[in-house]
Amino acid sequence: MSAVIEVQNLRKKYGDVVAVDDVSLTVEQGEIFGILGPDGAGKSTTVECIEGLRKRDGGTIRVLGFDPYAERAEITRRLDVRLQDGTTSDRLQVAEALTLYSSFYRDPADWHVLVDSLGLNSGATTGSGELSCDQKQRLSMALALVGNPQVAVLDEITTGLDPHARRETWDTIETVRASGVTILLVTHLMEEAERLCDRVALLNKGRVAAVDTPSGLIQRIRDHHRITFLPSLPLHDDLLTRLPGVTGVTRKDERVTVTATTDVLHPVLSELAHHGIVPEGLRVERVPLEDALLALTAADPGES
Ligand SMILES: Nc1ncnc2c1ncn2[C@@H]1O[C@H](COP(=O)(O)OP(=O)(O)OP(=O)(O)O)[C@@H](O)[C@H]1O
Repeated sequence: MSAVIEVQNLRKKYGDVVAVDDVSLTVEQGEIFGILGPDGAGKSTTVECIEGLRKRDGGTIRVLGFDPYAERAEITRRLDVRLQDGTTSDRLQVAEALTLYSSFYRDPADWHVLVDSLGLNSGATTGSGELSCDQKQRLSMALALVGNPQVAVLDEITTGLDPHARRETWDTIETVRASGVTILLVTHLMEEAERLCDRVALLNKGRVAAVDTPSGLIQRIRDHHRITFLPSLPLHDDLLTRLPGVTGVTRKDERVTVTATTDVLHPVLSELAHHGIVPEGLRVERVPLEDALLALTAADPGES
């Protein structure tokens, strides 16, 4: 794999506000790379600098070997054109909008094929303003892809979609990646990051708190093993807290949750059996990505 996006020590200020303090990350060819983080972490500023839309104050950025700000023309030909709400006249029909966008490029994709693969056929003669929310997202995607980009930057693309339309958009994003496009995805949705991203960068206060696969981030949490059950008999916590690896036993509505640094399923089950306790409704749970991110952002940026 080769690096498509390389960011080194990126810094960007707005007046006195340091939006991005020191961000370094590398996105490899063909990856779906997520950028996650709390509000104001610097996600949008980072991707806008990567797209060449904002001038950075420090650091270096290379996208496909080009400086996105200084060599904007080179980047525009290789990066998708992002469609913000209202950029296309609502009166343009889908087919008209795609024909117009195709004319911006020397070597555009065949938009008829895009319309087919994105399931926009039924709406080709519909005015953009009359499309449903998910059809608008499909059009947005088609307009972004008509220039045959090598890299697509998707910033909160599924925000505001209902769950069904969101899942369809995820399928589309996977189809786009399968065609060889490298994708940089900014999202607030943990489910989206887990479903789509090969790796994610967790930003916090303008810095990178961690870069890893979604499951790698979860494994960074010390207590990432969890078992829950309803004990058939009263249970003393110390039966379980004394087992190696167990870090805590909590209860909610009689249901017991055991947290541990390692897989403690077998020792917990044998301890319960030894005391004649049946663990009803036993579940082995994964720590949600959201909990992992909260724990990682609670640590000082750069320390995790
Ligand atoms: N145009 C601007 N002028 C002044 N400050 C800005 C501007 N854009 C962003 N900021 C500030 O820079 C910081 C980072 O903002 P940015 O939008 O990059 O973060 P974000 O992680 O994308 O946040 P969100 O998830 O809320 O969109 C925030 O403190 C924000 O208030």
